[in-house]
Amino acid sequence: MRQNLVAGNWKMNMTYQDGLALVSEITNMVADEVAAPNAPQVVICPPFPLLHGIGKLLPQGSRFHLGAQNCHHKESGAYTGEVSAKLLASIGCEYVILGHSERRQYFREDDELLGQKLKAALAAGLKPIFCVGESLDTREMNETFDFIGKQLQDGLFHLSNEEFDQVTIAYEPIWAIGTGKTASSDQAQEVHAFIRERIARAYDAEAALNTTILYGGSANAQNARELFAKPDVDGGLIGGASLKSRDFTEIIKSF
Ligand SMILES: O=C(CO)COP(=O)(O)O
Repeated sequence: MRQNLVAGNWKMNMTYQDGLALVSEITNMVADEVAAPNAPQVVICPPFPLLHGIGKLLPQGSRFHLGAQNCHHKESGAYTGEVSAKLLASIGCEYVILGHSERRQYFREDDELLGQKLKAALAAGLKPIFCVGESLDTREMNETFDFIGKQLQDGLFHLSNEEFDQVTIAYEPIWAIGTGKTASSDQAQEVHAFIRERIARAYDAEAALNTTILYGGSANAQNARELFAKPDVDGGLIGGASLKSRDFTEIIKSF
C-alpha cells in the first residue's frame, strides 16, 4: 500500500542509553502534534541490540514502527554472529532495510544474495525497504537510468506480485549519502518517476501506483518539504538527520 513514510536509518551509531533517550524524545515531540491527514508512518531502524528496547517504547498501534538494518538470508542455523528475519519478526520488527549501498559496497552484497535476503524477510512477514542508487561516476556518464533499471530488474523484479506488494523502494544516490550534497527535488522526482514506470512495466500500473518510494541522501529538516512535495516522492530514508530528535521530528512534519 502506498503511504507517506519516513524511516530513520541510524546505521552504526548510538549507545543503548542514547538510543532509548532519542526515541523517547521523538515520540514525545511527535505525539504533541495533532496528526495531519497526510502524516507519515515512521520507521525507526536502530542497530540490532537496540531493537527490542526501542520496540517497547513505541506506542502500540501508533504510526511508529520498528525496522532492522539487515537480516541473514537463511531461516536459522550455524551462522555465527548473524541475525535471522524470523528472530527480528518475533521481537516486533515490521521492516528491514535491504540493498543499502553501504552493504553492497562494504559487505559485497550482490543481487543474488539480496534476492535470498528478500525472500527470507518476506517469509518471516517483514516488509523490505529495498535501496537502489547510482554512484557519482555513473551519474556523470549519464548511465543513471540504465544502472537503476538493472538494479530493479536483477534485484527486485523476480518477486511475485504478492511479494512485491510488501516492498518499499528507497532511491539513495550514493553521491548524496552522508555528503551534505542532496539530490535536487527535480533529480529525485525524475528517478522516482522512472522507478514507477519500470514497476508498471514489470508488474502493472496498479502496482506502480501503489508502491511507496522514498528518497535518501542528505535529506534534512531544510530540504524535506520540497522533496516530499514532488508527486512521486512518498517520504524519506534518513541517515544523519534521524539521530537528532528536533531534525527528525521536523522531517516527519514536512508533508
Ligand atoms: O544512507 C542513508 C539512509 O539510509 C542516507 O544517509 P544520510 O541522510 O546521512 O545522507
